[in-house]
Amino acid sequence: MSQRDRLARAKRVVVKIGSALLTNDGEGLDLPAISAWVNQMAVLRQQGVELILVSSGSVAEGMSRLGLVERPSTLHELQAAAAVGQMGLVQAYESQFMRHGLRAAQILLTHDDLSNRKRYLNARSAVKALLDLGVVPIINENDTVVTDEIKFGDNDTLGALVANLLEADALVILTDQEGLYTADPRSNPGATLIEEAWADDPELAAMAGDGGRLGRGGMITKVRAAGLAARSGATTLVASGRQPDVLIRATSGESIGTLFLPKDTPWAARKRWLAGHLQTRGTLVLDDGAVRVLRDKHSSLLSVGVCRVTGRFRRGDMVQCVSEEGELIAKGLVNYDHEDALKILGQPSGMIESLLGYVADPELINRDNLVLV
Ligand SMILES: Nc1ncnc2c1ncn2[C@@H]1O[C@H](COP(=O)(O)OP(=O)(O)O)[C@@H](O)[C@H]1O
Ligand SMILES: N[C@@H](CCC(=O)OP(=O)(O)O)C(=O)O
Repeated sequence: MSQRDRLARAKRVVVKIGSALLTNDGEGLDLPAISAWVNQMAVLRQQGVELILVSSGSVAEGMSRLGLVERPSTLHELQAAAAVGQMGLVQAYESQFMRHGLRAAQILLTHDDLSNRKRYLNARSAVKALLDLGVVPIINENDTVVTDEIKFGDNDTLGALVANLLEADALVILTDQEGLYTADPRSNPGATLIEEAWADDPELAAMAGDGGRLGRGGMITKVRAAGLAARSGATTLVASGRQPDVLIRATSGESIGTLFLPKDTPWAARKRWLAGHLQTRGTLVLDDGAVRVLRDKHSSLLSVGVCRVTGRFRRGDMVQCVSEEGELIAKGLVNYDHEDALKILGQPSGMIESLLGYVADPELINRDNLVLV
């Protein structure tokens, strides 16, 4: 099997589009280009591929709208430009997706949203809900509230973390070069394109340089993003967004751009990640029926199957699940904190709303967040 088939088989794909491409070299958004990428994404949606778009361009579009020639140097000016530009960015995407009868949603994230476990679960559930509704989430960094310490800084990293968040099969990074070259082709005309590499190959970083006038990260952040995405089993493609039908061709298995290969599948990587959460904050005691469905059917854990709760934990913490005899069955990220878990234990999911006044999730632990031991 060709490694390119990984993209052809991908069911959930994060597409990242960088500033260098989107903004027509500083002359505002390249609307015909946006229209062409959205056409391709609409074809992929029709083929049943779930798509998440990570798009840069707010600062560059804000600069154009405000008549700024130089990228602002102070944080608050950058934030102002991003706030102005984000309007144009999402309007452009929304109107293009609407031509295909597709809905889009705007999500602005900070580093904190993905490193805090409660917010991580919230972000994950919200994006998954959008995907279930057939909506295309359009994600950018929440530039208005970030400080230097909590900045992703470049959207390549954000794209990789979103691929981690959702265990995407693939991350496709579209940029203004054909892929990763042996050296920056802007200053090394003899550089050659790397077609395929292991995402964790330490030699790649030495080839990759920084970015152009509008983008921030350059190729080095794309190489790092590929390494990060591989941790949750995603394959990364870096390719030129100027190639006609690049998304369709790449997901048909055509050899285009640079492919960065992971060593794990998304499923195996997630289970390993979960298993690595050594510290558990509490214990759920399961009845025999719940033990059986977890083991035999790999089902989610519902509150109805839990007979006791011990420990103090918050939503998103790792807890252990044991049988009534005290045998360790599984570990997982719990959807309710211990006070609420106590109120709903032994109760069917349909009762959660009347008992708590809200429903965070219908399960106590979702099967994706559960690892059998
Ligand atoms: N080894 C390399 N191969 C390809 N491009 C490179 C390399 N090193 C540095 N670059 C530069 O990275 C730039 C793309 O990064 P960037 O400007 O941040 O774009 P984007 O906004 O799409 O993220 C290219 O224009 C290219 O000049
Ligand atoms: N979030 C900001 C900056 C992100 C950015 O420029 O990233 P990139 O184009 O990937 O190097 C924006 O949308 O302009």
